[in-house]
Amino acid sequence: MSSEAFIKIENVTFSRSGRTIYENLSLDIPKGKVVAIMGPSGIGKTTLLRLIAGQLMPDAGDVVFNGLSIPKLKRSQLYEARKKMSMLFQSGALFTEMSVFDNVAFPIREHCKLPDDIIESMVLMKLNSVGLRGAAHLMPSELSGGMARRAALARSIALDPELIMYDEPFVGQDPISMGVLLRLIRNLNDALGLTSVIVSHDLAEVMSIADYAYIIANKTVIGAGTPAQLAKDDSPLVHQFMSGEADGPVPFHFPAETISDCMTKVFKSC
Ligand SMILES: Nc1ncnc2c1ncn2[C@@H]1O[C@H](COP(=O)(O)OP(=O)(O)OP(=O)(O)O)[C@@H](O)[C@H]1O
Repeated sequence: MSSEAFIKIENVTFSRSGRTIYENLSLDIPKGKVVAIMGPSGIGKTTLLRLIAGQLMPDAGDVVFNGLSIPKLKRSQLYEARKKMSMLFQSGALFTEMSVFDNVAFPIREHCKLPDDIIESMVLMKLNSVGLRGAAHLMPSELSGGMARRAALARSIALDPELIMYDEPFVGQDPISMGVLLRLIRNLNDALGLTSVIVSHDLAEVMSIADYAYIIANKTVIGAGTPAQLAKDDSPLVHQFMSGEADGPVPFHFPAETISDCMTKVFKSC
C-alpha cells in the first residue's frame, strides 16, 4: 500500500481462553483512508479493534498506532493515545437520561475545561455535521434508530479524534438510514482528515465507501486490496467470502466427530 501507515499490526498472535484468535497477523491501515475489516462471524474482528485501542494486548507481535507501540505504552501514555481514537459500537449507547446536546457535550466537558458558549458552538457544529442540529434538545427515546446512530457519531467526533473505529455501524438500519450513515462516514473521514476502520458484515455497502479492505479468516489475513481488486480475486477463500457461499474452504460445520462415529457410540451405550 502506498500511503503512510497510521496503524501497523505486526505479526500479532493473540489467544483468549486457550483459543488462538490470531497467529502472526500483519496488516497496515493507511492514514486518511476508509478501511474495511471483514470476515466470518466470531473470527476476531472486534478483537482486532480492541487490540488497536489497547483494551487487549497481544501475546506476541506489535500494534503500532501513529508511531507508538501500544503494548509498550505506560498507562498515562495509553490514555493520551486513546484520546486520538474513537470507537463507535452498533448499540451507539447514548446516555438515555441526557438530551442529544448533553450526550455530545459529555466528552468535551469530561476532557476539556472550556466556557459554556464555546462548548455550545462545538456541540452544535458536530450535530450540524451529522444533520441533527435541530434535534439537539431531544432525548434519545425521541430519536429514530438512524438518528440515534448519527447522534452517537456526533459524540464520537466531539473530541476531534484522528482515528474512528466502527463496529457494525449499520446493524438494524433501513436502507435509507444506511445510505445516510455510509455517506456520513465517508464525508466525515474526508472533511475532518480522519482515518476510519469499519468492521461490518454488510459487504456491498461497506465496499461502496472503502478505499481498502482486509478479509480475515483462519487466524490471519486471507485477502486484501481495493474493493475492485478483491472482487476479481480468485483465491478460493476470498471468493467464498465475496460471493457469500455457505460452504467452501471455510466449512459450514463446526468441527465434530463423524455422524457414524457418533451413532456407534450411541448404540454401544444402549
Ligand atoms: N471476553 C471474552 N472471553 C473469551 N473469549 C472471547 C471474549 N470475547 C470474545 N471472545 C472470543 O473471541 C473470538 C473473537 O470474537 P470477536 O467478537 O472479536 O469476533 P468477531 O469477528 O467480531 O465476531 P462477530 O462478527 O460475530 O461480531 C470469538 O470466538 C469469541 O468467542
